[in-house]
Amino acid sequence: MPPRSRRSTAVKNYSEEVDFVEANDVISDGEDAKDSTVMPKLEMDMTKRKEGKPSNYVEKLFEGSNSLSLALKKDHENRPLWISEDGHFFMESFSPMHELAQDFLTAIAEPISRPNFIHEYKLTPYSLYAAVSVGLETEDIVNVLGKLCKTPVPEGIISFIRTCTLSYGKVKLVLHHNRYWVESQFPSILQLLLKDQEISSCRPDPSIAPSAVPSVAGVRPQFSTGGEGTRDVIDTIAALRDRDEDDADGKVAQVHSFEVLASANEKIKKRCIELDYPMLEEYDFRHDLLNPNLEIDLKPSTTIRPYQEKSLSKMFGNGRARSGIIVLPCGAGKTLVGITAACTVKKNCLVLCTSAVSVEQWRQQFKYFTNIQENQVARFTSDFKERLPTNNGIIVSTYTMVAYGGRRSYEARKMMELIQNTEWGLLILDEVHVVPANVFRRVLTTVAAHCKLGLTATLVREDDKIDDLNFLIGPKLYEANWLDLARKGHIANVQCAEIWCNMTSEFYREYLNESSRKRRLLAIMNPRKFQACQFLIDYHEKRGDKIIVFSDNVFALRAYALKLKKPHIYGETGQTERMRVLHLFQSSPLVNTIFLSKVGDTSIDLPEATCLIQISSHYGSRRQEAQRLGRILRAKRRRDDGFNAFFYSLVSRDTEEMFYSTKRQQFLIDQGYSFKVITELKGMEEFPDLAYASHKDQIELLQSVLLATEEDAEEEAVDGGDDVESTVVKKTSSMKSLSGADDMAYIEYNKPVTSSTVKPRHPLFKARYGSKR
Ligand SMILES: Nc1ncnc2c1ncn2[C@@H]1O[C@H](COP(=O)(O)OP(=O)(O)OP(=O)(O)O)[C@@H](O)[C@H]1O
Repeated sequence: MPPRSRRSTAVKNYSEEVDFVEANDVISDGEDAKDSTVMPKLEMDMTKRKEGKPSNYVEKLFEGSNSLSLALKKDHENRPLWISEDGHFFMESFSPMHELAQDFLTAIAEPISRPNFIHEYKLTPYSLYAAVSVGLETEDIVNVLGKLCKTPVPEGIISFIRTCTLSYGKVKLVLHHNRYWVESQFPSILQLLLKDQEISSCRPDPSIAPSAVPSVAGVRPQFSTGGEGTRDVIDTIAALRDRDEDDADGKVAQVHSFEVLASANEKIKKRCIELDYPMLEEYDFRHDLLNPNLEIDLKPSTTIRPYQEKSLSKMFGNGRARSGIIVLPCGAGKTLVGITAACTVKKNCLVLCTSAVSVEQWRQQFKYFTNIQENQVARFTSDFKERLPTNNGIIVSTYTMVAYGGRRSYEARKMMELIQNTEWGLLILDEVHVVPANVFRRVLTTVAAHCKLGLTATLVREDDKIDDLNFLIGPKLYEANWLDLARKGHIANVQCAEIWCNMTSEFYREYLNESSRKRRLLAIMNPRKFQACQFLIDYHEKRGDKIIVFSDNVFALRAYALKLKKPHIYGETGQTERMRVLHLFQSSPLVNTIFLSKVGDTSIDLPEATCLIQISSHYGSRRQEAQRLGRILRAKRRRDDGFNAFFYSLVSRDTEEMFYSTKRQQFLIDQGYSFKVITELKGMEEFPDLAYASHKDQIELLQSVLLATEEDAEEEAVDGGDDVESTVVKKTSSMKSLSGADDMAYIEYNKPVTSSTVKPRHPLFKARYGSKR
C-alpha cells in the first residue's frame, strides 16, 4: 500500500498551523487567486516588473534577475519563506513561524546553511522522496509551501514536486528468505521496469532461477524459459511472481514481484530513481513471523530526548521501519537513537562501527539503556568472537571486520557465516559518512537486512561520495539543527575562534624555501603558535577548564606535549597507557590538559573536556573540524548558567594553514557557528616562562625542525575514510563545478536509453543526474 494513503499527523499539523496565515490572505494560492480583489494586485505587480518598475526595495535588488519570483503577497511580512526558481528556499529565522517552517523544510528539502538570521534549503529529488517516505503527501507539500512563501510558488517547482512524489511508494524492494525482490501492486510498472536494460541485467540468471525460487504460500513462481539474454515482452510478464498482501484497510491486494541480485541493489535503486519510480524500503516488522523476536526493551529509567524521539518518529512514522539516515550533532546521543530503534524492531540486529573502541561503547550502552541479557550482545572484533545463544540477539562489529576479504581464523569464519546466513531485522551503520564507499558496498552485499539505519553527525565528505549513501542506505530521514540543540541545553554552547599567529622571520624564510611537507611542519612548529598554545592552556586551566589539544602531526604533538609537560596519546600509545592518561584527565585535578592525535577525533567520550585547541589538522576537512568540535559539545557542565565551551584553531599567518582553516570551518558556519578572528592575545608577551621567548631558543627549535625527516613532517596515518586530498588543486572536480555550474542543466547521456523510458525532466532533475554522470 503506498504510504501516501496513511496521512501522517505531522502533515495535518503543518496545514492546521499555517491556516491562520491563510485567513489573512489577500493573494492566496489556488482558488482564492481568482478573487477580484486579488487579481488586479497580482497583475499590477507583474506589469510593473515587465515595465522595469520594481514594486519594492527587494525587487529593486533583484531587478533583471529571473531567479526570484517577486510578485510579493500582500501579507508577505507574515510569511517566512523566499523561493527561487532553481529550488532554493531562504527562510527568515526571526519570523514567528520559523519553527514550523523549519520542521517542514527539513522534511522536504536539504538544509544548506543555517546561520543566525536566514536559513537556506534546497529542494532535490532525494529530499522529496524522503519527504514522501516520512508520510507527507504531494498536495500537502504544495499547499503548505504556498502558504509559507512570500511569493507564489513558481509553476516549475510545483511540477517538479509532483513528478518526484506522485510515483513514490508504488515499487518496493523487499527481502524474503534472504533474497531481494522488487515488488508492486501495479504489474504495468513492473513490466516497464523489466523492459529497462539496466534493470533486467540485475535479475538472476534465468537458467538457474526456477530451481532456486522458494515456494511461498500463495506464490506462483513463473520465470522465463527463453534463451540467455532474451528479454522480450513475454519474458518480462512471465518473470513476475504473484502473491497476496493485506493492505491497510484489511483488503487483500495482489502483489507482483521479480527477483534481483543482492549485489545489484544499488544499481537498481539508482535506475529506478532515474525512471521516476524510486523504491521504498520499508520493513513491516510487526507482521514478520519468519524471523525470531528479540526480548529487548528500554529500561524504565531511560528517557529519550524530544529530538531523539522526533528522529525516530520519521523512521517508524507509519508503523513500519524505513531505511534511511538520521543526522544528529556529535554528542547528541546517536547511540541511544540506534538502541531505541533496535528496541522497536525487536529482531536480530547487527551494529557496525568504525573502531573497536566504539564497539565497546555500543555494547556498554545496550546494557546500560536496555534490559537485554548480557550474552545476547555479542562482539565481533579482532579480540572477541562471541557467539549468540540460539543465534538470536545483537552483534556489534566493525566495518573492516565484516568487509575483510582475506583469510580468516576458524572462529572468525564461523562468525561470518552466521552474519551472512542471518536475515537481520535491523542493520545499524554508525558514522556512515566516514566509511569508504567500497567497504560499504562490500558490507551491504554481504549482510542481508530488512531495514538499514545510518547514523552520522556530519553528512559531508570532500570527495563527492556522500550522495552514494542515498542508494546504499536510503534517504535522510531527519537532520537536527545544532544551534537549536545548544539553545535547549542538549549540547554545549561553543565559542569558536581562529587565532592568527605571526611566523618569526627565520621560520618564514625557511617556509618559503622548503618542500610542501616540511612547510607544513614549519607552520605547525612556529614559535609564536607554540606560545599562543601555552598561553591559552594556562588561561583556561586557571578558569577550571579541561583542555584537549589536537595535532595531526605526531612530531609536533610530542614536541609540544614534552615542552609543556603534558600527557599525550597518539596511534602508538599502548592501550594501558591510553586508559591511564584518559582516566587521569577525567578524575585528577592535576591533569587538566591532554594532547591527542587524530586517534581522538572520534569515539572518545570525554564529557569533562570544555576547551579545545587545534594546532594542526587534516588539510581542509570539514568533517574533522566538526568531529573535533563534537568532543566538547558533550561537556558535562553545559547546563551551568552562561557556560561556554571554547574551540580555538591556531593558524600560522600567511601560510597555507589560513586557506585550509577557512575551508574547514565551512560546515560549522553552515550550522550557524561563527568564528572570531583573533590577531593578538592580550597579555601573552608578558606571560612568565613563555616558551621560545629568546631568539636563541627559536633558532634551536628551527634547527630541530629542519633536521626532522620527511616522515616526521607527515601527519599520522589512521584508519577511516580519508576523504581529503593534500592540496586543493589535486582534488578532482568537474569543469562544471569549477565554473560554478553545478546547479545548471547541462547533461550528456553516454548510455543508450530508450525513448519510452526517458521523460522530459525539470532542470532540478537534470542538475542531479548531470552531476552524477
Ligand atoms: N536520552 C538520553 N538520556 C541520557 N543520556 C543520554 C541520552 N542521550 C544521550 N545520552 C548520553 O550522551 C552522551 C553522548 O551520546 P553518544 O555517545 O551516543 O553521542 P553521539 O551522538 O554518538 O556522539 P559522537 O558522534 O561524538 O560519537 C553519552 O554519554 C550518552 O549516554
